[in-house]
Amino acid sequence: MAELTCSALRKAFDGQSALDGVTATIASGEFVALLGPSGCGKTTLLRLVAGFETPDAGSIRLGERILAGEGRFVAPEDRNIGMVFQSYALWPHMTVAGNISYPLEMRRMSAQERRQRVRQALELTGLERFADRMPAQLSGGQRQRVALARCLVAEPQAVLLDEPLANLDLSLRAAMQQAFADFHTRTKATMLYVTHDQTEALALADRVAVMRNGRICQFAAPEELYDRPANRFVAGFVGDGAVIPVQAAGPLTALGIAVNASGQQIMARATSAAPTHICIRPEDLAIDPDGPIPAQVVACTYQGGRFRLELETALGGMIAHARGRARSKEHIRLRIGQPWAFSDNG
Ligand SMILES: Nc1ncnc2c1ncn2[C@@H]1O[C@H](COP(=O)(O)OP(=O)(O)OP(=O)(O)O)[C@@H](O)[C@H]1O
Repeated sequence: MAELTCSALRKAFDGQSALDGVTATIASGEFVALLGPSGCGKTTLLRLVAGFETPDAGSIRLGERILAGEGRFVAPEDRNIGMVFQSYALWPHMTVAGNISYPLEMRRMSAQERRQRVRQALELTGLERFADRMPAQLSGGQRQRVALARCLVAEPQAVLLDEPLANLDLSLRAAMQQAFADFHTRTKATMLYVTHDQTEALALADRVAVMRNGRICQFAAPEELYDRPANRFVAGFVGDGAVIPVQAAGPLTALGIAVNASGQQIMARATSAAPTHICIRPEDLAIDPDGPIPAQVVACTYQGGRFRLELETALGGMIAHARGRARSKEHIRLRIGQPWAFSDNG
């Protein structure tokens, strides 16, 4: 496995920028998710790393090798990178074992070594029982595991996954997420995983790169994105974050900082002495009849074990969790815990 580095990558299509200077290093063995809204450049970045597109500027390295940029371009088949797509792209006329063995036959590997590698890949993906089945006799999740096994046998230095679970139903997605996590733990493959499903990104990845308009706007561990978003976009996009403008109302201390939001004084966690916004997560809100902030319920939905309340307040819209059901238009009161304050003048 090897470290993957993108430096100042740019790509435009018909004069429209799709990637606008992406710099990121993915450590050897790290599992990184690319997360962002439709059209933000996730697939373009993956295709540049795979070698299906050439960058307009910048470079890509895998370990010691330059794959693209600095006057070089390594063809996709010579990059030693595996790919798993949303559509499984299996050979329909070959058995599971045949599909997995095919890339090795192309490399003219001996039959004995091929058999051994195929057996290992079947074991890693829990497909031993299905070796002799045809793809049409498998479920979607099983087909995706065959695609993963086929990518694995070639022992790539890095694996790229483009929305691999998008075609699967909800319960299968959860099972496959676990299969990917197990696969990563066992192989320690360097993995770059594109998704627009944030639950999936936060659950699976060591770090998540949140993209917007062809740029990475925060690249951090899932818990850091959630607890300490760096800007308004990440605060609002990841989790149910309410983003509210504030002014500092005191000095930054070890306990945090007092901020003023539309006349309300709130104590916030911060590293900035001049925050411009706070991000209020549902966990930062308590429903309390003596709370200082009046709110009106806009919508209430059951989420298994709790209710999700969409609220309107003088500070703006917020999401809270409640034990009991609330009526639409009901008036309640809130107490805010310690939200995260950050500076974003963009
Ligand atoms: N081959 C192409 N020709 C022209 N424009 C393209 C091409 N590929 C991508 N684009 C444009 O580049 C931008 C980034 O697209 P990209 O597919 O990378 O986004 P994405 O984040 O993967 O979106 P999604 O989540 O919808 O798949 C979009 O505006 C898209 O229309």
